[in-house]
Amino acid sequence: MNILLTGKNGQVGFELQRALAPLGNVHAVDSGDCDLADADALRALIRDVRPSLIVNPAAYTAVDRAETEVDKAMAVNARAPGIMGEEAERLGASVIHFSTDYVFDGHKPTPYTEQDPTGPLGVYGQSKLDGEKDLASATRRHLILRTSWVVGAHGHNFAKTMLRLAAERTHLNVVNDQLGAPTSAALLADLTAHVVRRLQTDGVHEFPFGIYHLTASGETSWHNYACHVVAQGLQAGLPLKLTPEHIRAIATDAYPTAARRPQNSRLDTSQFRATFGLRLPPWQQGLDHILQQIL
Ligand SMILES: NC(=O)C1=CN([C@@H]2O[C@H](COP(=O)(O)OP(=O)(O)OC[C@H]3O[C@@H](n4cnc5c(N)ncnc54)[C@H](OP(=O)(O)O)[C@@H]3O)[C@@H](O)[C@H]2O)C=CC1
Ligand SMILES: Cc1cn([C@H]2C[C@H](O)[C@@H](COP(=O)(O)OP(=O)(O)O[C@H]3O[C@@H](C)C(=O)[C@@H](O)[C@H]3O)O2)c(=O)[nH]c1=O
Ligand SMILES: [Mg+2]
Repeated sequence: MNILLTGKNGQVGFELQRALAPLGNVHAVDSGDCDLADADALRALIRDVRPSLIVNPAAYTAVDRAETEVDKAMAVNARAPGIMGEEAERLGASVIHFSTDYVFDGHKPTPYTEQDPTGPLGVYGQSKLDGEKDLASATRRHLILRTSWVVGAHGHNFAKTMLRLAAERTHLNVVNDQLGAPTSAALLADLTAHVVRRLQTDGVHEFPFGIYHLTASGETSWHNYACHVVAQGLQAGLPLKLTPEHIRAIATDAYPTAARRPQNSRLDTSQFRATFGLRLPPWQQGLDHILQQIL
């Protein structure tokens, strides 16, 4: 199987290089090889590689900056997935794409299912939602995996930000009224590989394409997540300037940001688990594995 993998140096893309390797001939690219905002370059790449599967973890992920870099966020997150869908349709190929909890407004009191109405609060969420829709309308052979709060050993994420700030400051304020599930990039990559294997055995006529919610199990707040990371850092002997007791739990209103975030980022993963027969480990398991690697 010829697989085209985008965003090979992103958190998820980096892990996918490893996880997809046994499943086919992986042609992995980064933004230097092809700027996804350049529609002609993207079409040319796909026509050149002629993949039977496109796996697209590349995205514009700077949530606050997207509020002012609207065109760029839209080109990468909304238009590129649509083009991938069109080209895949011509080739008879399939597309595995990643999306986000930020397509929801976060007002629902319980975890979001795939059937719930979307309502993004910012440009990033809107661009990701547009990408889902453009991909899905271009080809039936799409698998969209909506995940949340991605954390990996390779790349930028909230856990690394907390370790950096804890080495510099004696106090921190972190919001405790936004809930979600930190999800490890390695877990996402491994689950994607299982799904690709299923695609290979089912074939494109039988494979259950569509949108699925996919996160680690359990839930937490950004505040509790920060405390967990700092506690692990201290246990590993890092010279931090603060302990979890110095991380103050604050409300979202007390931490103004350019983009609004959903209060409820929890995703109901029962559809994925039932369809693919896979279990999703608790968020702490993936996070602690990463912390062991970086500490
Ligand atoms: N990070 C998170 O918390 C979450 C992420 N997601 C989604 O999961 C997926 C993977 O996210 P994650 O691995 O964290 O993302 P990262 O931000 O770690 O990586 C994104 C990758 O996309 C590439 N990219 C960005 N712009 C372009 C461009 N114009 N042309 C080509 N490549 C580009 C970047 O390449 P380069 O470095 O070369 O610029 C980078 O390697 C994305 O779809 C994201 O929306 C969903 C929920 C949470
Ligand atoms: C750095 C910092 C952040 N925060 C808050 C801001 C925000 O509400 C929350 C998380 O901040 P971040 O900016 O790191 O996270 P953010 O970039 O919003 O993370 C999101 O990224 C995109 C790509 C996704 O798809 C989402 O699932 C989600 O992971 O923590 C604090 O309260 N105190 C702090 O010191
Ligand atoms: Mg961020």
